[in-house]
Parts: sequence; structure tokens; C-alpha cells
Amino acid sequence: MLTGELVLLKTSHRDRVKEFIAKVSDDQLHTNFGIIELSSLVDKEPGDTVVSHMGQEFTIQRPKMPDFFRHAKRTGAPMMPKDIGMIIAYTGLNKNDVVLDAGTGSGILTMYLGSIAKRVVTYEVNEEFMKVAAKNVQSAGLDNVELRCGNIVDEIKNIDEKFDVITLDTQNTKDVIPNVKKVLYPGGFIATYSPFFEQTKEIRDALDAEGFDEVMTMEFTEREISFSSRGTRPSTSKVGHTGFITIARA
Ligand SMILES: C[S@@+](CC[C@H](N)C(=O)[O-])C[C@H]1O[C@@H](n2cnc3c(N)ncnc32)[C@H](O)[C@@H]1O
Repeated sequence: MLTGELVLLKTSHRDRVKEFIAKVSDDQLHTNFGIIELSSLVDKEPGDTVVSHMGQEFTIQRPKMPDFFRHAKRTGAPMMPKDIGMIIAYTGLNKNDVVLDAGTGSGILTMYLGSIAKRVVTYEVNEEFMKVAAKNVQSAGLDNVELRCGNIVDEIKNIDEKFDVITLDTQNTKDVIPNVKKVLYPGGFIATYSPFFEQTKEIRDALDAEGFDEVMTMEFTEREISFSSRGTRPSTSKVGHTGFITIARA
């Protein structure tokens, strides 16, 4: 591992996995299982181990987005991986894309977008939420995400840049849509997330009024399969409804 690189350190305690994310540096990581000198991670590889001053062994891995999803601080309901995955798949998000995103919330969707896209500009109306999101983004080591505080309904009118993809997870998305084509490249995608049918219908009407193409609204279901000595079946304790995703093209 290189100085400045993020690491995921995993250890086992009473048959449970405990994990920590840290940066390779001259600092120390203090855990309930002892202190780790983070400089000792230099030149180690994923899969190698490091031992704390109390003799506890930690396995080294490179943290991935699902790790940041679990470790991020939450200010509200984050978008779930199933919905994030579908937004990425249906917009074809790639490393050349510049993304406009709102509202940032805890920054979970923003971080996934930032891990793929060239650059992400994200707006959050609540300053306290934005500060938490900024810490999450920084903890994930992303330097291509620009966080702006403001109401996207008003702010979008002053943006003089064009984007490849626009993602909206806001309460008043229908009021943003009349100004979206001004900042979205022809052929670019907008993806909206809305928990209720009523809100989703308003979004559809607004997209139709602005002449968007290829409009489709979907709900994605996720069923984990549980395996036990009694048998194999879909888990009975997993997430139900989250929200509707509407995708459209300028
Ligand atoms: C459900 S949360 C977004 C969660 C986020 N997508 C994530 O994955 O963490 C909605 C956020 O949008 C913000 N918001 C609502 N309306 C907004 C607007 N018009 N402009 C900017 N932010 C807005 C809220 O303050 C809230 O933090």
C-alpha cells in the first residue's frame, strides 16, 4: 500500500468481523483491539496482515464502495444500492461523464457516481447535511466531487455548464425539470428518484411537457436468498418498497 492510500482493516472478535477504514500515514489508528501504526502498512499488499500493539491481527484490504456505504454517516434515508445500480446501468454512466446531482443528502449516491464519473457537482439545500456529506466524500478519497449548498430549483437557473447525466433525489423534482434541458447535453440522461406514486406522476408530466424522449419509470425489487438447514428461500426480512426510478433522455 502507498502513503495516502485508504485501507480496510478487518479483524475477528467473538466470531464477528470488526472493520476500520484508515489512511496509510504516519498516524496511529486506535481501536478497541489495540493501536496500529499506519506507517507499517507501507509496502503491504491486500491480503497481508498487520498486528496491533495488543497482538490482535488485522487483514488488509482495499475499501470499495459497499464499505463506504456501510461506514458513511447518515443524515437521512440514503439511496439503496439496488436503485443506485439501476441508475448507473440505465444512464450508462462512464468515466468521461460529468454529472449534476441533487439533493446530496448523506452523499451515498454522490459517492457511487464520483467513483465512476469524471466529475460530479452536487447540490444540498441543508448546510448541516452538506457538511456531513462532504466528510463522507472525503473519507472515500474522492477529489472529483464538488459540493454546493443551495436549492437546485433556483440554482439550476444560474448554472452555465452542461452535463452528461443529471440525478435528482429531491422533494420538488417537478420544479427542477423545466430548466434541465438547458444544462443537459442532447442525448444525455436524467434519472429521478421518488418514493410516492403521486410525486412520480408529477415528474412524468413535467418530463412530457419538456419533450424528453425514452421516458420510463421502474421499481426494482431485491430479494436476498436465505440458506439454512430448514431449506432455501427468499429472505423474509428484507427491504420492501424504496422508490421509483424515472429515466429520460434529452
Ligand atoms: C432522500 S435525501 C437524498 C439521499 C441521497 N441521494 C443519498 O443517497 O444519500 C434528499 C435530500 O435532498 C435535499 N433536498 C431536498 N430538496 C432539495 C432541493 N430543492 N435542492 C437541494 N437539495 C434538496 C434534502 O435536504 C435531503 O438531504
